[in-house]
Amino acid sequence: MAPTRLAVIGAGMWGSTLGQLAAHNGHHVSLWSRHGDRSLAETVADAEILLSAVSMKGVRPVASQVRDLPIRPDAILVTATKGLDPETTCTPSTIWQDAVGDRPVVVLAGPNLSKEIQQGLPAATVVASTDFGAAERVQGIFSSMDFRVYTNRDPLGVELGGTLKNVMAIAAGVCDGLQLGTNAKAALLTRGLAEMIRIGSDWGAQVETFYGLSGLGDLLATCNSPLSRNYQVGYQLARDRGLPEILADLEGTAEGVNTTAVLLDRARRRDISMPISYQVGLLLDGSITPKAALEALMGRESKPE
Ligand SMILES: NC(=O)C1=CN([C@@H]2O[C@H](COP(=O)(O)OP(=O)(O)OC[C@H]3O[C@@H](n4cnc5c(N)ncnc54)[C@H](O)[C@@H]3O)[C@@H](O)[C@H]2O)C=CC1
Ligand SMILES: O=C(CO)COP(=O)(O)O
Repeated sequence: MAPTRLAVIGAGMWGSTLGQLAAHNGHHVSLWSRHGDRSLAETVADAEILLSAVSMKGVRPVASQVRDLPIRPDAILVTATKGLDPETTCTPSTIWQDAVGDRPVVVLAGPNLSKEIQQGLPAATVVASTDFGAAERVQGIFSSMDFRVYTNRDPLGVELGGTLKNVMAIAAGVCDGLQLGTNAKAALLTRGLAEMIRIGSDWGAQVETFYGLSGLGDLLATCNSPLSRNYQVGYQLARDRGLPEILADLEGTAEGVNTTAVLLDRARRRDISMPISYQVGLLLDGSITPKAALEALMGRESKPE
C-alpha cells in the first residue's frame, strides 16, 4: 500500500499508539496535541486521513476548529473516541460528520488496551463506516501481523459498543473489588450486554454488532483487565476510595464516568430500563455504597431472561 499522510489529533495514550501502528506500516504520521508547538491547521492541511483520539470533552471544541480549517476534499476522518456528548447525547462520529461535511467518517473501536498494543501483543479491532471503501482504506493502513483489522458497515453499533462497555467496566471493577466471584462477574457481563443491546438497538444500531469485537469483545477485555481505567475506577470505589481521589491518580481518561450520566439521561427520556447503569450512576455520584448497589440489583423483582 502506498504511504499515506495521517494527522493524529490528540496525543494521549490511544492517539500515540495508533500513530505508532500506522508509522510501523510505513505511513507518514503527524501527531497534534493542544500542548505541542505545531498548529492544528498545519497538521491537518495535507492529511489524507485525520484520526481523532481526543477524549470526549475535547471532541466538540476540536471538531469546531477543524470545521473552519482548509482540509483535503478527499480526506477521511477516523474517530477513535469512546464517549457521549453531554449536550446532545450523540456519539463522536455525529459531531465529526457535522464538521467534515460529506467526507467519509470511519469509527475505529475494539478490545484495544493501549498498553498491551504498545508491548507488541496481538490485538484485533473494527473500522466501520457507511462508506465501505473508506473503511477498507483505513483497514489497509493499520493492518499488520500484530493488529488485525476488520471492516463493518454499522458505525453507530461499533461506536456504541466501545462507549457503553465503559459503564459496565466500572461495574465489573466494583464486582472484583468486592470479591464477588466468577459467577457474579459472568452474570454482570451478560446482563450488562443485554442492557447495551436494549438501548443500542433503540438508538438505531444493529443487534449483531454488539456480539462482535467492538461490543462483546471490548466488554470482555475492559471488564477483566486492571489496565482499564474504567475498571480501576470501579475497583477502587469498592475499596472505599473517593472518586475525586481515584481520578486524580488515574493515568489518562476514564470516559465511563461522564458517559454514565449522559446514558442515564437518554435512557430516562427513551423509557429504557438500565438497572446496572443506574446503580453505577448512584455509585459515581456518591449516593449509594457498592454493597447497597449489589443488594439493589440482586433484590430486583423476578423476571424472565
Ligand atoms: N487508552 C486506550 O487503551 C484506549 C482509549 N480509547 C479512547 O480514546 C480516547 C482517548 O483515550 P486516551 O488516549 O487513553 O486518553 P488520554 O487521557 O491519554 O488522552 C486524551 C487526549 O485528549 C486530549 N484532549 C482532551 N481535551 C481536549 C481539548 N479540549 N482539546 C484538545 N485536546 C484535548 C488530551 O490533551 C489528550 O491528548 C478516549 O475516548 C478513550 O475511551 C479507545 C481505545 C483504547
Ligand atoms: O477502551 C479501552 C480498551 O478497548 C480502554 O479502556 P479504558 O478506557 O477503561 O482504559
